[in-house]
Amino acid sequence: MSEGPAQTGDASLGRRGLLLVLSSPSGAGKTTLSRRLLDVEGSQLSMSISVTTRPPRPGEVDGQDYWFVSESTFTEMREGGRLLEWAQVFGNLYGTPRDSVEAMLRTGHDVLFDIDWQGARQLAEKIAEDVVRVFVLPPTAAALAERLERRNQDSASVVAQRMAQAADEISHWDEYDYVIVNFDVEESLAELRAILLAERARRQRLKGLPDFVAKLHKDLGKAV
Ligand SMILES: Nc1nc2c(ncn2[C@@H]2O[C@H](COP(=O)(O)OP(=O)(O)O)[C@@H](O)[C@H]2O)c(=O)[nH]1
Ligand SMILES: Nc1ncnc2c1ncn2[C@@H]1O[C@H](COP(=O)(O)OP(=O)(O)O)[C@@H](O)[C@H]1O
Repeated sequence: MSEGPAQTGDASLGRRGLLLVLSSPSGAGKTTLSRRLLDVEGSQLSMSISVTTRPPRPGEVDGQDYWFVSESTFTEMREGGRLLEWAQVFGNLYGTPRDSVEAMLRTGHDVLFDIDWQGARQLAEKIAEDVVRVFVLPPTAAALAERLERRNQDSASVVAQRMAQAADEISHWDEYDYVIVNFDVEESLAELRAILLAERARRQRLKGLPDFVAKLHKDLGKAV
């Protein structure tokens, strides 16, 4: 767990939780980076687990990677207002359950999202000031193809479909606050951590700051 002074300070200043959104073309590395970031951030950062109608890949666990649901369950959730955002990607439906995210934010936790540009846009429209959007780019087209193939969890036709969609996803890069070119996982992770650290220190997120400064003023007055 990261226990730097900024976080200790945050706690006493009553910081609001932020929504850290990672998007990228499929295969650029956002799942890898999300897992690493969650590992190093510990309880400060929680993952939003999406619901999806996509079938699980080998090794994927229900409730951990996604909540794997039927189309009728998804529609029921969407129509019942239980999704904060949703989108159709590669012919499957994906959505963010509202309750779990709101509960995490209420308790001051930051929440990490691995969602596409459509979802990022919806979140930014709804909760503008607490959303931080990061777009992950592959270093080259060849590297993207190689990563998709090496992951080896999708059929050749699914890999081809994802490559074909990459240009479309990438065309939304300028709707994001930050862009990371994922040459190297360790370097990209360091960049992500720096973004998170800086965003946590933003003045408008620190609810208790006016009281803190007022007290400081008062105490300074006494000291002279
Ligand atoms: N809008 C939205 N997109 C999602 C959600 N969950 C996953 N996605 C996106 O759906 C796309 C496909 O995800 P997935 O099938 O796991 O393949 P991946 O590209 O290897 O991550 C990725 O761009 C994800 O970021 C969600 O809840 N909402
Ligand atoms: N910087 C990197 N250099 C080399 N391989 C990487 C890098 N980042 C991720 N990968 C590999 O690329 C593949 C796709 O990564 P993944 O995180 O599943 O992408 P996404 O979630 O964006 O679809 C995985 O096999 C992963 O280990």
